[in-house]
Amino acid sequence: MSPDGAAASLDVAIIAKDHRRANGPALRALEDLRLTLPMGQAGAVVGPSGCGKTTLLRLIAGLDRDFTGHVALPAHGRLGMVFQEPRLLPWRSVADNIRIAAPEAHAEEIAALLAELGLADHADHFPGELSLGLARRVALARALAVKPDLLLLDEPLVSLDAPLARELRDRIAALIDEKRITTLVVTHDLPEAIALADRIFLLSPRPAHVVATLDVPAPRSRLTKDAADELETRARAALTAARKAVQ
Ligand SMILES: Nc1ncnc2c1ncn2[C@@H]1O[C@H](COP(=O)(O)OP(=O)(O)OP(=O)(O)O)[C@@H](O)[C@H]1O
Repeated sequence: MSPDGAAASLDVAIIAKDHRRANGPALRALEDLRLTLPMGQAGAVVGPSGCGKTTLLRLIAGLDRDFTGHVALPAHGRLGMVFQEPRLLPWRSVADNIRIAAPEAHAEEIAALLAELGLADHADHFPGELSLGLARRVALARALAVKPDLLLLDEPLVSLDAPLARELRDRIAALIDEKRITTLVVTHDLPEAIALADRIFLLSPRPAHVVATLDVPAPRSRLTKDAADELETRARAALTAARKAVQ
């Protein structure tokens, strides 16, 4: 089924998603998975490895329409997506990669985005000259340049070393807060989810469904360490209970 049109929130109700395989029976990735994210909020999807997080993002993005259920995108449904691999055009400069993806964006807007993401000195560089961390930022700038109604981020900090991951996490949090873009980020890392999201969706092992939804007390940027620790403890308990339930 295809994603439906405009709504005041991201509404997802996946009845079932099976991956068909050449050899052997189909593999059920998602079952009865429901989540709602109000417009302008940031949500994080957290779940065990292989539970179906990327599958879920691909359904929401409309990249895979082979499922039963329904997805309603916020506002006009314009999407920005950042994959785990930055997927930049290697023969184009950083600035061109963004211009090609967002031909309607003004030069000043692109320059401002590059500056906000600490990329001002890299506009004329080519993807092969960038570290993974810089390439991720370019992919993020490219996704933001289209002025998305929904920003989807698949493990934006994975494979970055800790200081770089923290820096990019803080930049993403600042951009989400400033632009109030409805954002859904997939991560396996609870502290990352707590730092980025207003609402956290905890998934069961495969076939994934939402076992608990936690709201991060607002404003997220002023969350005390104690409050963050308490949320993390609750989330870990819910994830452990979900794992034990299928053992
Ligand atoms: N195209 C496909 N064909 C067959 N099986 C698939 C396909 N894509 C994913 N799967 C399987 O579906 C399950 C969910 O995969 P998915 O990548 O969505 O999980 P994930 O939670 O994002 O994993 P990770 O945490 O490792 O990134 C896995 O068992 C995976 O092997």
